[in-house]
Amino acid sequence: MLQVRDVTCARGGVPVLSNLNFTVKAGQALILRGPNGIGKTTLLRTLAGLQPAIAGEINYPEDEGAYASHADGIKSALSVAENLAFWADVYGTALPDDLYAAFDLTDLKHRLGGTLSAGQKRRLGLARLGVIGRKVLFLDEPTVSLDGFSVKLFAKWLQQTHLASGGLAVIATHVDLGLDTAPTLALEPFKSAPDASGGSDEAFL
Ligand SMILES: Nc1ncnc2c1ncn2[C@@H]1O[C@H](COP(=O)(O)OP(=O)(O)OP(=O)(O)O)[C@@H](O)[C@H]1O
Repeated sequence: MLQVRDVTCARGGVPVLSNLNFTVKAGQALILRGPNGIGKTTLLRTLAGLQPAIAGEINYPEDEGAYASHADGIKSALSVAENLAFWADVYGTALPDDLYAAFDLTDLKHRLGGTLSAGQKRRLGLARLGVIGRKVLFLDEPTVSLDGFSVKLFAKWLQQTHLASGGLAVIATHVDLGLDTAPTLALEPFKSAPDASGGSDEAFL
C-alpha cells in the first residue's frame, strides 16, 4: 500500500503542490490529472524518492518503488533481448515467459535498441517494468509515442499482470488508459500559492 500524508513537493525550492493526502491499495491504480506544469512529474519523482518532499510523509514497502520517466532509458548498442537481460541482471530477476508478447517485442528481440522507432523504444522501456519486479510503480506519461494498439497492450499488462498480482501504480497521463475502476486525482486544487517565486533547480531527465 502507498500512503501519502500532507505532502508538499517543490521545484527550485518553491512549493508546487501542497497538502496532498491519498492512499493507493495493492491492486489499484491512481490516475493523476492536471494541466501542463501543475506538478505531476514533480510529485511522481517525490513519491519515488528521487527528491525530498518539503513536508509530509510518504510510505510504501522499502525497495518496492520504481519510477518511469519520459525517457526510455534504453542502451542503444544492445539488442532488445540484451537490454531486458541487462535489467534482469541489475535487479536479480528472471524474464517472465510472456514478456515479449505482452509488449509486442517478439519480432524485435535481436534489433539494436538504437534502431527502434520512438514507439518501439517506449514499448521496450515499459517492458523493463515487467522485468524489475517492483510492486509500486510511478509512471510519467507512459503512453507517449504509443499507437492505440500499444496503449491497449500496456493497459492490459498493467491491469492483468501488474495490478492483478498485487502491484499498484500512480500514473500521470493525458490519455484514457481504459483501466476499470481506477480513481482519478485532479491536482489543481492542490496547487501551491500562485505568488510563490524562486530559482531553478536541475532539469529532470
Ligand atoms: N528545473 C526547474 N527548476 C525550477 N522549476 C522548474 C524546473 N523544471 C520545471 N519547473 C517548474 O515546476 C513546475 C512543475 O513542473 P512539472 O514538470 O512537475 O509539471 P507537469 O505537471 O509534469 O507538466 P507536464 O504536463 O507539462 O509534463 C512547472 O511550473 C515548471 O515550470
